[in-house]
Amino acid sequence: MGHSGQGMPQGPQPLPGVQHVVAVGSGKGGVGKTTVSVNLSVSLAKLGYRVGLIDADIYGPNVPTMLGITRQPNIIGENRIEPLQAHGVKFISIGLISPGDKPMVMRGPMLHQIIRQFLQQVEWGELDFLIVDLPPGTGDVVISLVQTVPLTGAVVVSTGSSVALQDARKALEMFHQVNVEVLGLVENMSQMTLPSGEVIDVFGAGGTEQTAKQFNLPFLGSIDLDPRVREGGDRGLPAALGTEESLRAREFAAIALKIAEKAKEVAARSEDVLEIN
Ligand SMILES: Nc1ncnc2c1ncn2[C@@H]1O[C@H](COP(=O)(O)OP(=O)(O)OP(=O)(O)O)[C@@H](O)[C@H]1O
Repeated sequence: MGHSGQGMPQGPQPLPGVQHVVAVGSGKGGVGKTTVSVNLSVSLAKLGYRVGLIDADIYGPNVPTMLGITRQPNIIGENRIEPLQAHGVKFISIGLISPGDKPMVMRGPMLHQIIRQFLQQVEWGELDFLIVDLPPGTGDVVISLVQTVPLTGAVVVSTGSSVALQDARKALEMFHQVNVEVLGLVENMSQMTLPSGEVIDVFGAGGTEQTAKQFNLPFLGSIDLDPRVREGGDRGLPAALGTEESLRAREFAAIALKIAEKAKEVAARSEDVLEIN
C-alpha cells in the first residue's frame, strides 16, 4: 500500500457499546455466506441478543433484499448514520451507497473509508454482536476491518465440495495471517431432502466438518439445501424467522447459539491475558 502514516489512527479501537465483532467469510462466492450471515443475525436476535449486521460484500451486497428493506438510511445530525432495522437486526449495506444495478468500482482507500464509516459513524447503540458479511475471497476488507476494530473472531462458510473447501482453506489462512481467531466452520447447502423423503447429497455433505477437524477448529453445524431458504432470502423473510417446527430455523438457531458461546469464550480468554499483563 505504501501510504502508511497518512491519517492512520493508532491502531484498532473497540467500538463503545459493542461487545463482539464477528466476521463471516467464505473464500468462494455463492456458497451462501450472505444467507448465513443474515439468518444467523436473525437467530441471534431471536435468542435475545442485540445484533447489528454490516454488509461489506462489495460484489454482492444482498443483505437489504434478504432483510426486506432497501431504502436509504437516514443521516442524523452532521455525519452520523442511522442503521436500518428489520426482524430485530440493525444493519447497513454497501449496496445502499451504490444505488441501482451499477457495479461498484472502488479503489482500496475508498473501501477502507467505507468500512471505517460503517463501524464508527453508524449509530449502532449497544450491541452484543456486530456481524460483518465479508466479500468472498481474500483481502482488502478484512485488512480494513482489523485495522479499525478488534475482532472477537471469524466464521467461515463453505459447502462440502472440494473446490469450495479449497477456497475456504485460503480464508482460514487469511484470518490466521491477520491474527483473527476462527470461531468455527459452517457447512451450507449440506444435503437436500426431497418431498418423498429421499435425501440427496449435492455438494458432498460432511466435507466441511472434515476440514474443520484437519485444522483443529470447531465445526459449528450445517444448513441443508432447501428452496425455502432461497425464497425467504428473495422475499426479505429469512428462514431463521420460522417457528420451532421449521428445520432450517432450528439449524440456524443451533449454530447461532454455538457462535455466541465461542465468542464469549474467546473474549473471556483475552480478558485473562490482559489481567496477567
Ligand atoms: N441453504 C440454502 N438452501 C437453498 N438456497 C440457498 C441456501 N443458501 C443460500 N442459498 C441461495 O443461494 C444463492 C447464493 O447465496 P448467497 O447470496 O447467500 O451467497 P454468497 O456466498 O453470499 O454469495 P456472494 O458472496 O458471492 O455474493 C442465493 O440465491 C441464496 O438464496
